[in-house]
Amino acid sequence: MSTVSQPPSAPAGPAGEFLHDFLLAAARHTPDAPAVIESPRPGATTVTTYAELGALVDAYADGLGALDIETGSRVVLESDTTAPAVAALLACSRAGLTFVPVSPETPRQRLESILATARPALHLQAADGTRTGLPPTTGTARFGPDGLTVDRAPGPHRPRRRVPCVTDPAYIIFTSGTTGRPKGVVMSHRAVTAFYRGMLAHRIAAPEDRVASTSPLQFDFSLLNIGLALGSGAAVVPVPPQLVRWPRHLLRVLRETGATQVNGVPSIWRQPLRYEPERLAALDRLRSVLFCGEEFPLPELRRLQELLPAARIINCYGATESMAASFEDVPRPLPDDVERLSIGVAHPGAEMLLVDASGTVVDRPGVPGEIHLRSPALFSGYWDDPEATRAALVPDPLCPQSGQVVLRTGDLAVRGEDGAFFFRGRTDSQVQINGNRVELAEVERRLTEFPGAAAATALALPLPDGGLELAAFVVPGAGRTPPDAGALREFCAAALPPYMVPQQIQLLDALPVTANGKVDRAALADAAARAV
Ligand SMILES: Nc1ncnc2c1ncn2[C@@H]1O[C@H](COS(=O)(=O)NC(=O)C[C@H](N)c2ccccc2)[C@@H](O)[C@H]1O
Repeated sequence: MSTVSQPPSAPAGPAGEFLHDFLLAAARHTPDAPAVIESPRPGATTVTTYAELGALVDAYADGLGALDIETGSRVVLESDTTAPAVAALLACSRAGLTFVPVSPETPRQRLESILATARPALHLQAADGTRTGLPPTTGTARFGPDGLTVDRAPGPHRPRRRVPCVTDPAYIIFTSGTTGRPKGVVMSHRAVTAFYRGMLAHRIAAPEDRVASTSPLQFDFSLLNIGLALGSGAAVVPVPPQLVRWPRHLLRVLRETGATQVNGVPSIWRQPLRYEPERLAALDRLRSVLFCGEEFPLPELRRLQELLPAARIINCYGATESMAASFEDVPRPLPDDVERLSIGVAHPGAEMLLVDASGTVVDRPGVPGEIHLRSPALFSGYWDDPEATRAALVPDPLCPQSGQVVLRTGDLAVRGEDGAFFFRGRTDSQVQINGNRVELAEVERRLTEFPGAAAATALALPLPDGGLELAAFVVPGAGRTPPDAGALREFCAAALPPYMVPQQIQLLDALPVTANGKVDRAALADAAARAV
């Protein structure tokens, strides 16, 4: 939203602070409206109404209730985003259980690490799920069209609590923590529904919308999309990851389901923009695109605007530790001289502020600082990791006496003249090359300004002598002669100081992405190390 048209200050949305109450409120008013629309195969579009979703929630909640699992226990929910999976997470919420979403594609070792950390009472997968060999300490069950099927009941336990509270964890998202042990982001019912209220105040979706969700269930972007759709009385259109990766499949699903909004990380657009521009431009029901997770390379964003001239494009910024923080319309057309996109201001009910390296709050325009988020939607902490929690939830810099904590995001930004924030990368994306500070995004931006370059990633690679060397990977744009590495180096040298010119530049057909769809920098670093 542009800061000019600031939405109403009061967050909106249905009553109820428990996740299931909030998301099923629409069911009471529009039981026959579509809640989930799926199209797994050509011509096989299925609609699940709010009433049918509610009936599935009832059946699954009854099944969970019969297992008599203690309130607050964890349930690993291994599934793609489907109507039954949405019903399963809502049933966990109603049964007072904390769901832990993981993708069916999760490698066994990572699943075992999550199981060992979260120690769930139950592993729940779809009726056709293929996961086997779960540890005997974990109960196992499947959810299908008629309810739950229990393969192995959870072990006996002495119930110590029975009353669910809105401060209880609704879910735990395990992020792809860079260190070995995955970090579990714990989100309470109160935090999630407070975020949903702030988001819905922006009126991004209306009841007639069909919100396509292209992220895996384990990525909280999918939970944002489910909340946006169901909280607006609209329908969510889940696109399975195996279809997202193929442009023709992705565009077919969007066309056949009549998607009016497509939400995803920037990388989902790379191949459609390059190989299927006509099919993309033919999606005449598409009226909005929402992206998050990382910066959208500007040449690709411009191309998307050209192909979808009627679509509103929303830059959604934030971290899993608060689900998200802000929603800002991308200017149309994108001015030629723009270097960084605005992330606007925090959603209603929350506030972002900047703190400089000395810990002083920055409030002058143009002065960079680290974004700190004050919000009712903050996470409760990292699962079983009080030290990491203390580093992320810090005393409110403006009033430490109050006991209120704010989220230290690790992101840099500057405030514009109109009060909107402009993202300036992560604090750890500032690297030192031969003693000089380099903002990797600045190198990436220069590379994408080269005619024919669509996207670029720059990395600082460790050298045997302990120093760092700049490497870059460039993806060519549609229908252009692919840029030449030598010409790209000269192009960088013409505008950047020598220490910011990548020593090695590789042209790639595509950038590798993580399970959540972000550019996989670790994979690129490995590729670069092998190339040396
Ligand atoms: N719009 C952005 N521009 C630029 N850098 C960004 C942006 N959105 C995140 N990021 C980056 O990604 C980090 C958060 O990473 S994360 O914890 O894995 N979470 C996410 O990426 C998704 C996030 N939970 C979310 C979900 C749904 C909607 C919005 C945001 C942020 O701290 C930023 O560095």
